[in-house]
Amino acid sequence: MDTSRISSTRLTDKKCVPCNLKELRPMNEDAARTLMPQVTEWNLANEDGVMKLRRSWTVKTFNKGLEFFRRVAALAENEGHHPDLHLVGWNNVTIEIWTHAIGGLTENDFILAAKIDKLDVLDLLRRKPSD
Ligand SMILES: C[C@H](O)[C@H](O)[C@H]1CNC2=NC(N)=NC(=O)C2=N1
Repeated sequence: MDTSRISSTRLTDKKCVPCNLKELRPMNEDAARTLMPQVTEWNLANEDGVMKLRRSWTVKTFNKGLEFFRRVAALAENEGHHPDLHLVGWNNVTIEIWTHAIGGLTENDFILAAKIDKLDVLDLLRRKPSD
């Protein structure tokens, strides 16, 4: 059987595509909402018409926040897709993801968010995300 055309729809099984592809278009809010169930810890934000994914964590120390970023950076480099990283008030890590090249959300952003969720960062957190 030729399985080459069968691709999983799970975000974590996908890989980000380069953002400079001509055919890349920002998804509308309906399309974004259909993917949100796969990244339930993330919020959909709309800043001046630009949709973004946003999630926050509370880390134990400032240094653990930096370590958090190092782990995310390794993933982002591997995907060729990069989040905005904020370390606010020493122990709040906030990550925003959108596709800068086109000023909106693409599947890349959801893939990156889903893969960030899979990182083992529990040792860095002051409390578990759901607390
Ligand atoms: C060619 C390459 O995909 C682009 O330069 C990438 C790099 N990482 C990126 N990351 C994000 N979030 N948005 C971009 O537009 C972007 N561009």
